[in-house]
Amino acid sequence: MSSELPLLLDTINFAAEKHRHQRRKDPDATPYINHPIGVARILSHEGGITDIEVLQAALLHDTIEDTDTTFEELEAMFGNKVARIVQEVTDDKTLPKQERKLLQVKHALHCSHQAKLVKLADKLYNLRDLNRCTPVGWTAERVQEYFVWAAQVVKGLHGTNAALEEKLLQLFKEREVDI
Ligand SMILES: Nc1nc2c(ncn2[C@@H]2O[C@H](COP(=O)(O)OP(=O)(O)O)[C@@H](OP(=O)(O)OP(=O)(O)O)[C@H]2O)c(=O)[nH]1
Repeated sequence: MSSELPLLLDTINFAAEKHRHQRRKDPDATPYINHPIGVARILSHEGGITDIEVLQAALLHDTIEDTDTTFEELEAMFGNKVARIVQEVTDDKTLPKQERKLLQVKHALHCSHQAKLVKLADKLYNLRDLNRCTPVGWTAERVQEYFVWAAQVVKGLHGTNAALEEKLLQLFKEREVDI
């Protein structure tokens, strides 16, 4: 067995424990952990990514933002590189939503290649999820606004991974969203 497999299982286990009380916003209230696992799977199966640090960061990408996990905790458990990628894709939830969304568009241009990969897969997962079903309480307009905003973020990630970008472009085309 590759030495990377136990590490990947440790990472999944850590993320699952951290997100154990959280659910997605879909009508079925899907366990939240399905999202980070799905993002890592997109990177591996659709993006062709084998970089273990990127796959680990994908599994952990919402732990600092949405749970009590700290950067120092991730660094101690999984090392500085993984913790830094997670930090790069972490929104500051204390900021007003509009500002937070604008910062994502700005930061997309300047983050590391590894963080850009996680961002692309995160957006691809969330947009597919919106096509699958509408989160509870969301209007059709809010869904469309998310597509428009996501296109601005994805524009800043251009040149990161052709396969993932092509799939995102197709989703924007279907919604008639310019990018
Ligand atoms: N499509 C979809 N999204 C869901 C669902 N449940 C939770 N989410 C999360 O909701 C966020 C998008 O909702 P918004 O209202 O725009 O943002 P907010 O929750 O952060 O305020 C995304 O998180 P985020 O960390 O803010 O990601 P992103 O906006 O940075 O991509 C997404 O992962 C679901 O069932 N479907």
